[in-house]
Amino acid sequence: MRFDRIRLTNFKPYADADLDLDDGVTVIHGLNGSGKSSLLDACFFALYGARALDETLDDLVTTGEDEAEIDLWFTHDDTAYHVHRRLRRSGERIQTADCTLEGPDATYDGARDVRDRITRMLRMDAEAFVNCAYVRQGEVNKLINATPTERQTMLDDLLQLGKLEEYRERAGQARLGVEDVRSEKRGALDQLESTIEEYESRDLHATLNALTTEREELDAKIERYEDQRERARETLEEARTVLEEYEETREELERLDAEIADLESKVRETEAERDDLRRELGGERDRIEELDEEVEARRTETDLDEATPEAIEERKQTLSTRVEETRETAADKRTKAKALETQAENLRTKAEDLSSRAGEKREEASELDEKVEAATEELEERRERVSELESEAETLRETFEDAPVAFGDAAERVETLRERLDEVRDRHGEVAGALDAARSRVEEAERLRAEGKCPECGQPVEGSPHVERLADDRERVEELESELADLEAEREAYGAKLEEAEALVEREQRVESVEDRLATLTQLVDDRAESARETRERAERLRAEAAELDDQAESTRDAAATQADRAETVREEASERADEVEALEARLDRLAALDDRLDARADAEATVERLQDRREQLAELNAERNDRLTEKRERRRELADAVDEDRVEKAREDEERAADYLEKVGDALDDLTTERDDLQSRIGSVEGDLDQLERLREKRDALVARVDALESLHDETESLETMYGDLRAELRKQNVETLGRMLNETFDLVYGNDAYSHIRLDGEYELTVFQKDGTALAPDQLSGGERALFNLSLRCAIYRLLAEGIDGAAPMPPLILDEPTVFLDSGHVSRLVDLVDEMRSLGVRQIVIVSHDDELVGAADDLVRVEKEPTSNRSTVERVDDPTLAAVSGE
Ligand SMILES: Nc1ncnc2c1ncn2[C@@H]1O[C@H](COP(=O)(O)OP(=O)(O)OP(=O)(O)O)[C@@H](O)[C@H]1O
Ligand SMILES: [Zn+2]
Repeated sequence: MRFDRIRLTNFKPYADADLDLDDGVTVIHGLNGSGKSSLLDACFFALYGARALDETLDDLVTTGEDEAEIDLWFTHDDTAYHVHRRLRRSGERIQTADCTLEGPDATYDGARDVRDRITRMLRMDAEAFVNCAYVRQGEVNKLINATPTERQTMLDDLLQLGKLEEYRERAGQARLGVEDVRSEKRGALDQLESTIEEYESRDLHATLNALTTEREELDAKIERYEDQRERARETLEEARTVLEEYEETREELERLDAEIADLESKVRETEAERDDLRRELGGERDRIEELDEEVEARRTETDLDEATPEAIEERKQTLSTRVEETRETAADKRTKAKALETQAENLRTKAEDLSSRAGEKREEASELDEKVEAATEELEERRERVSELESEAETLRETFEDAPVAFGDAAERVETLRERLDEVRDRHGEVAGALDAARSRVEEAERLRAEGKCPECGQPVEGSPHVERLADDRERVEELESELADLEAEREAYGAKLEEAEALVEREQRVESVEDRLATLTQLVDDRAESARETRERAERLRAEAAELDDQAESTRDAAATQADRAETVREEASERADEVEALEARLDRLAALDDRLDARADAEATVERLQDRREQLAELNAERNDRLTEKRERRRELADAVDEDRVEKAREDEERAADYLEKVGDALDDLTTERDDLQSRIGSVEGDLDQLERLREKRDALVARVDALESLHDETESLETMYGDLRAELRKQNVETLGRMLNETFDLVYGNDAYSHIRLDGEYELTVFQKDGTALAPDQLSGGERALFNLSLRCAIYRLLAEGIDGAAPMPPLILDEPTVFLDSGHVSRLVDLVDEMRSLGVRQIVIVSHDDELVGAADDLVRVEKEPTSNRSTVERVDDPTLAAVSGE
C-alpha cells in the first residue's frame, strides 16, 4: 500500500494544501508547530476517521472555519483508491457531511462503510495500523511499558493469530455443546430403561387374561336379563292393546249415541219444512186460477181465437208490419207535400220576377222615347244653322262680282301690290335723301357767297370757278321736289288698292271657314237623324218584350196555384195515415198486456213444479236418514254386546305387573353394564400399557444409537480444539523466535553499543536486555535515548515480521516515523539513517519520516517543506526538488 496524494482544505493549520507522495523515503521537514504532524494526521484521519486520532472533529477544522475537506489518493494491491471526507459545521458541532471511498469497481458511502472497507482491505483496524506502521511522536514507552499479555494480544492481532484462537474457542464451544447434548441424551436413556423395567415387572399379560374371563361371564349374565326384559315388554304391549281396544269401543259408542240423536232431530226439522212447502203450493195454485180468468177476458178483447203465445206473436208481427208500412206511407206523403209546397213557392217567385222584368223593359222604352224627342229638337236647330251658313257664304261670293279679281285670286293681288308699294317707298326715300343733300349744298353756298367767298373752296368769289355750280344745285332741288311729290301721290294710290285687296283676302278666308263648318254640321245632322231612328226602333222592341214577359208571368202564377192545391191534398192524406198508426199501436198494447198475463201464469206453474220437486227431495232425504238411523242403532247394539269386562280387568293387572318388572330389571342391567364398562376400560388400559412398553423399547434402541453418534462427534470436536490450540502455540513460537532475531539485528544496527550482548523475547513475550556481563535488565531500566532506540528497533522488527509473515497477501502500509530523532544524539541520528536505508533495502516501499532534524534530510529521496506563515498562522506545504540544497537553504 502506498499514499499517492493528499489534498487538504481548512484542515488544522492548512488553508489549502496539495501534496504528491512517491515511493522511497519522503522526509517532511519544518520548524516546530509548522504543521508536519498535522499532515500525517490528515492521512490517518482520511483512512480511519477521527475516532483513532484521539481528537474530535471540531479539533480538525481550522479554527474559525465551518467546513473542511480531506482527499487521500492511495494505491493498494495495484489498485487506485480515493477517499474523500468533508466536514461541516451544523449548529455548535462539526459533523461529517460526506465520506466516500472510490475504488475501481465500487464506491462506498458513509463513515462506517468506508472504515469497515479499509479495515478489511488493509486487514488492520486503526489500532493495528498505528501499532504496525505509525510510530507516533512521544509514544516511545508504549510498547516497552506494555504487559506481556498486551504485547501478545497486539502481535497476535497483527499476525491474525487471533483468528486461530477464535477457531479454537469455537471448536471448544462446539465440544461443550456436544457434551451437553450427550449427557442429556444419556440421562434420557437411563430414565427410559428404568421405566421399561418397571413395566416389565408388572406381568401385564396375566392380568389381561384374568380380566378377559371376568368380562365373558358378565356378558352371559347381561344377555339373560335382556331376554327376560324382552318378554316383560311383550306382555305389557299385549295388555295395553286390549285396554286401548276397550277404550276405542267406548268412544265409538259415545259417538254413535251422538250421531243417532243428531239424525233424529234433522228428520224432524225436514218434516216441518215439507209442511211449509205444501202450504206454499196451495197459494201458487190459487194464483194460476186467477190468471186463467184474466187471460180469457183479455183474449176476448183482442179478438183472438186462442190465447197462445204463438197466436199473440203472429198477431203482433202482422200489426207491427202494418204500423211500419203506414208510418212509412205517412212520411212519404209529408215529404211529397213539402216538395209540392216548395215548387209552388218557386213558381210564385219566378212569376214575380217575370213581372218585374216586364216593368223594367217598359220603363226603359219610355226613357228612349224621351231621348228621341230631345234629339229631334236639336236636329231642327242644327238644320236652321246650316241654312244660315249657306246664305252667308252665298252673300260673300256675290261681293266678288264687282271686285278687280275673281274669287280665289285676291291673295296674289295683295302680293303684287305690296311689291309695287315697296318699290315706290324705296324710290321716295332715295329722292328725299338727294333733296336734303341738294338743299344743304345750296344753303352753304349762299352763306359763303354772302360772305364773299367761294362757296366751293372758301376762296374769294372773284374769279372762283365754283359759282356756276350753285345754279345747278338749285335746279336739281327743284327737280327733286317735283319727283318727290309724284312719288307721294303714287304711294297713296297703291295704299288704297292694297287695303281693298286685303279686304278681299279676308272675305275669301271667311267663305272657306263657313263652308268647312257647313260640311261638318251637315254630317252631324245626318248622324243624329240616323241615331234617333234607331232609338225609336229599340223602344218599340222593348215594349214587345215586356208584353211577352207579362204573358209568361201569368201562366207561371197559374202553375204555382195548381201545385199549392196538390200539396194540400197530399198533406191531408198524410195525417189520415198517422191516425191509422195510432189505432194500430193501441191494439199492440192490448196484445202486450195479454202476453204479460200468460208469462205470469207460466212463472207460477214453474214455481209449483219447483216446490213439488223440493218436497220430494226432502222426502227422499228423510228416507235415507231413517235407513242410516236403523244401521247405527244396529251397530250400537252389536258393540254393547261385544264388551268383555273380565278380559279388560285381567289386562289391567298384567300391565301393572309387567311395568313393575321392567323398572327393576332396568336398574339391574344398568348396574351390570357399568360393571362391564369398567372391566372393559381396565382391559383397554392393560392393552395400552403393553403398547407403550413396545414403543419404549423402540425408543430406547434409537436413543442408544444417538448416544453412540454423539460420543464420536465429541471426540472429533475435542481433537479440532486441540489442533487449533497447538497450531497457534506453534505459530506464536515461530513468530517470537523470528521477532527476537529481528529485534536483536535492528537494535544492534541502531545502537551499536558494546555494553549489551542481546535482547531476549521469550515465549511469554517477556522482554529482557542482557548486558555483556550477563546481567539482565528490564527495558524500562534503559536511558531515555536507549529506550527510544529500543522502541524504534522493536517497531521496525514488528514491521519486518509482518512484511515477511503476510508477504504478498496484503501489501504493507507505508512505514511512518513521526519525530524519531527526539532524545537522540547526533551520532544516533546517523544510525537512524542507516536503519532507514536498511528498511528500504529490505523492500519497504514507502517510508514517510516527519522530522525537524536536518540530518535526516540526507536520507530523503523526496523532501517536503512545511512552513507556517507567521501573520496568517496558516501552514503551507511544498516539495523541494533537490533535497540537499533545500536542506541548506532551509537553515
Ligand atoms: N484546528 C486548528 N486550527 C488552526 N490551527 C491549528 C489547529 N489545530 C492545530 N493547529 C496549529 O497547528 C500547529 C500544530 O501543528 P503540528 O503539530 O502538525 O506541528 P509540527 O510541525 O508537527 O510541530 P513539532 O515539530 O513541534 O512537532 C500548531 O501551531 C497549532 O496551533
Ligand atoms: Zn374756290
